Amino acid sequence: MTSSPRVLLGHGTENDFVVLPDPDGRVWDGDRLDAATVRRLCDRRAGLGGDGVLRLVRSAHVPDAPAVLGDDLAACEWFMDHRNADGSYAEMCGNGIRLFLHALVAEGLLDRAACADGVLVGTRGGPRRVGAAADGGYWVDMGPAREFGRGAAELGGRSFPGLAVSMGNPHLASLTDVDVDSLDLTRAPEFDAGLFPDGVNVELVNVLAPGAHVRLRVFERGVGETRSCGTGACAAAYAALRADGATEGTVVVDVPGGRLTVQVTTGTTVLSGPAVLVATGSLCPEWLAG
Ligand SMILES: N[C@@H](CCC[C@H](N)C(=O)O)C(=O)O
Repeated sequence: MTSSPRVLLGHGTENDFVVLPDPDGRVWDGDRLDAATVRRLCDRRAGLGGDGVLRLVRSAHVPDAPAVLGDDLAACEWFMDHRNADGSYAEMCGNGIRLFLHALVAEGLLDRAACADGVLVGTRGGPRRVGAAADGGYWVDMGPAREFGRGAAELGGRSFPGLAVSMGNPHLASLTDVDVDSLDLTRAPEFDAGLFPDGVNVELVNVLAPGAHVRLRVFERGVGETRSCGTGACAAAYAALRADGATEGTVVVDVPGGRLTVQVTTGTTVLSGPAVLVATGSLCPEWLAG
């Protein structure tokens, strides 16, 4: 391991990440990026601060890539090794994967012009196609939203019923008339562990225009309240369309950190939005050793 590993900071609609370039898996191999190190990196006072960590690594150097990618392993040169701020793994991250591609381009590991039609990136939820958009942002084909029941989140003594939706990772998307800005999300919502045995990301959603425009706040599994969630935006868009009696459509999703667009079709879901790099540098060996 180099003594001062390279690091970038960036965000997608203010869902922010510590990005660790490690193309050949030599910087953060073995258990160097263990849960405790992820927590230290994401600490907003004693570390760099972030909702999670993204390691830029080739799939060939990720021990669990063959199991999660199967026959698609060879087609996915790159793997988004994502961690939540608490050190846990998540299957998928919609804001993170746009930043992942942006960082690969910024690091000179991919040519942006060659990404217009998208490149296949490995994730623990399977392969996802991510591309550079003409407006300077990025799009990602997230795969179909998969509904798996109805549940409710309990928050501040109130019940928020909603749709259980998988975007690779689990979501409860609750459309509500309660102004989401009035909610206290400093504490985790309670949920039905039978429906969500691996935990859940909870989206509280106000519909601004039926089937076309929503705004949301989100409490993420493994993180807490975040300023945005790409997979959560997809789950919310799907729930909003279903409530409008539709299975297809384009929904603008306003999050505290900006705006995302979600296009839902019967076969898939395409998420579009920005990715921003804020800083590049290196980790101090003394801090890492501490
Ligand atoms: N912020 C992400 C989702 C990150 C993973 C999530 N916390 C989970 O544990 O499923 C996004 O943009 O999708």
